[in-house]
Amino acid sequence: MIPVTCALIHFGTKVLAVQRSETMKLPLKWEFAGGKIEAGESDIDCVKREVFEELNIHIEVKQRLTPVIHTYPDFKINLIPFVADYVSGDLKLKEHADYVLCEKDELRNLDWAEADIPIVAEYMKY
Ligand SMILES: Nc1nc2c([nH]c(=O)n2[C@H]2C[C@H](O)[C@@H](COP(=O)(O)OP(=O)(O)OP(=O)(O)O)O2)c(=O)[nH]1
Repeated sequence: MIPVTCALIHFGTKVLAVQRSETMKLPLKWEFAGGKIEAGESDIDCVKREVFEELNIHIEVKQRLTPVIHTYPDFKINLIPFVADYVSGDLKLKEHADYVLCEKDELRNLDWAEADIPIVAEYMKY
């Protein structure tokens, strides 16, 4: 099982979702920025590092939501979500096809990676 972190990043009242590119696994699906935990790395250090690598921004992690274990046809992940605040930096997409800043009730309209669906549901009640 692959441990993966992701961040629900607040920009004021909005939250950031990013779209995977055509060449990534799960092409064009929407997700929260993040990625695989490296050996010896904490989950919080991982999410901050991945967000900076993918988006060129710094975040402050506020809260951990409920992890989701999801089995895709060819791999299985433990997806660990964090709510975070944007702190600094100009947002630049380094790997993703697109991004959107959504109000909470707009999140349900995106075509999410399957593992994210329970996270979106929990966040709607947050
Ligand atoms: N970062 C992130 N990954 C997610 C989310 N939901 C979800 O199913 N995933 C999956 C997609 C990837 O297979 C894996 C995350 O690893 P990654 O971001 O390093 O994946 P990648 O495709 O860039 O790299 P790779 O598997 O090709 O090595 O978890 C999410 O919300 N955020």
